[in-house]
Amino acid sequence: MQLLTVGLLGLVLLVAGVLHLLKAFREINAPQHPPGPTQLPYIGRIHDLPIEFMWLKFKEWADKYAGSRGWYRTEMLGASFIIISDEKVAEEMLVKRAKFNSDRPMIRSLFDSKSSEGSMEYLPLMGRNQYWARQRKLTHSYITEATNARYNGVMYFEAKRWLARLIENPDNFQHSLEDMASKIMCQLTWDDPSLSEYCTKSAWGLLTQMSPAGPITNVLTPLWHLPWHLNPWKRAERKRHDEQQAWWMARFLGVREKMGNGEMRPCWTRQFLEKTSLKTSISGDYEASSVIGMLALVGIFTVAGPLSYWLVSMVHHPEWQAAVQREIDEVCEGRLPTIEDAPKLPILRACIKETMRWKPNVPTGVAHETEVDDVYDGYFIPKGTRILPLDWAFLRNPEKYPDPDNFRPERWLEPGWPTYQEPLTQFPSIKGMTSFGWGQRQCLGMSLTQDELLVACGSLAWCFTLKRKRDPATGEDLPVPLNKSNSLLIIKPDPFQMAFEPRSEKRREEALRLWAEAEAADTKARAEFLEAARKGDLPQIDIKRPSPGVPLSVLELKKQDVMIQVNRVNSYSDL
Ligand code: HEM
Repeated sequence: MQLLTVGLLGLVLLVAGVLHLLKAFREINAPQHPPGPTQLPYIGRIHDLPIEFMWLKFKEWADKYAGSRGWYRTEMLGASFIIISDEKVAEEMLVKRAKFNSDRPMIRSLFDSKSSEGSMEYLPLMGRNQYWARQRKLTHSYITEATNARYNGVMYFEAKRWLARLIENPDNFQHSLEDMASKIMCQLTWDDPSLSEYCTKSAWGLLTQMSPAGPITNVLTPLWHLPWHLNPWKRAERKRHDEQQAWWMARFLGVREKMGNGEMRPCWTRQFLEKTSLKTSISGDYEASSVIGMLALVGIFTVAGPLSYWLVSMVHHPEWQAAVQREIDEVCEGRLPTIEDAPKLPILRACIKETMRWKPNVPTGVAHETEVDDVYDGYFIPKGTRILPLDWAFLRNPEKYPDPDNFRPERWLEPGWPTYQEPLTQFPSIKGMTSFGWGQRQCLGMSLTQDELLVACGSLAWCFTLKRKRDPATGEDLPVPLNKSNSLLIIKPDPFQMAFEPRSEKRREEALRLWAEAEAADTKARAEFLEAARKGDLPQIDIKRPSPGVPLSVLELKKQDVMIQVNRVNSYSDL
């Protein structure tokens, strides 16, 4: 009898469960929802969305469900997504409606990624709040000023170092490539290229932590809430975060100390302490060290992507490599190309732009989040929906980019292609590409990227012919894979081997000589500056309003999940 009761009860529960799931299934797939793949209750489509190369699946769904509408909807563990596959829709949703579609989704495996609790750390990930507004303003003005000052020659200096390193140790090219990008950012930020190794490591640490392909807690988000002692993900993030913040702060305080002795050459941190701190609403040392540190970090893995894919493009397309070399030889008459040469180098610019189109390094795009309920295209879009502008789909649109899967720089150079634009002294330009995002959140590093790629790719073409490497054992060329990469938010090719063949013995010697001269001049300039500072020959640096007291100790915050720091930071405005 008892057994029968239990059995009946079980059956009732089972039927109720099935009915509940059926109801939930009908609701989540009701016709009033925007079109998209069929959703399962609670999990949405998480089960068949691969973490690896996620953008390919999003594009496959776009081809199936978006149609001429140019967008579709999907869900993941209760979070609603709109995936945009047509540029026009991105323009309408993210530019015209930027006022309420420019927030960011929370990233589960970071503490307070949106800075809603005042952590003030990662500008690109912040919600559309006061910290984002003031940090965006500061970042924009620093990058613009540096661009106008041609980065004080830092890019030329680092490009020369890179050529010499490639001659001396070509097999280490993936490391030296990223290190070049990092040294440029470390010089601009702290006038110290020796910081590049750590800065790069710390950049990848953050990128991994924020990517869906990073810690499992970014996908299976409930795991993040396990208690501290059972939670390796939270403990690891606490360590990573604290180390990074402490390092940024140490750099910031180091610059201030040197400024106190008159021994600090110009850089963004000095600029902040000397000038900006007077007029900005940045709250104090903690926020300043973070916005400046983040700026250094974001310029590394971003630029390294197209630069790595440049190698792939050139190895696979020797005819275009030869065209770039011819153009540089004619225009620069034997010297290294400079940013001033850009108007006369359309083939170089076309190959750079085509590399970025062919192998976009942020293929899923960066998500925005809606701040209000809205109706778009006749469909209700609830507040909190994540909008993903799928760059992979934009750049593979066959109407705009015929033969989209192939590397065709002529699409930017020859009339008759939909993307051709005159004058060729100005176009093609990578500025404004869909890869840099949309509206109020559009990338702030477009000109820096454009200039750095021109200098670095141009210098490579001046010095080397890029080729496949011959395997000494078999005598066969080693493959340079086209489609192997990591799957982080910002991607780069998996390690591969290739050869950097100096274009002539004379070029090789010249590249080494140019680096030796540049290095000697830099060492001398630094020594003379220090000497003058010690003798008191330089004008006293005015640290206008240093923030007093002990800087915020990240160690104090060790075990807190959310760091409410804004009140703890010594504020400039308190002085
Ligand atoms: C190939 C190079 C780069 C690509 C493809 C790229 C792409 C992007 C994308 C897709 C976004 C988000 C846009 C959106 O949400 O709509 C972004 C934001 C941002 N980028 Fe870049 N970026 C690159 C280089 C750089 C560089 C060199 C810097 C600075 C040194 C930089 C600084 C920023 C900043 C500060 C933001 C945040 C803007 C905000 O949230 O308001 N980027 N970038």
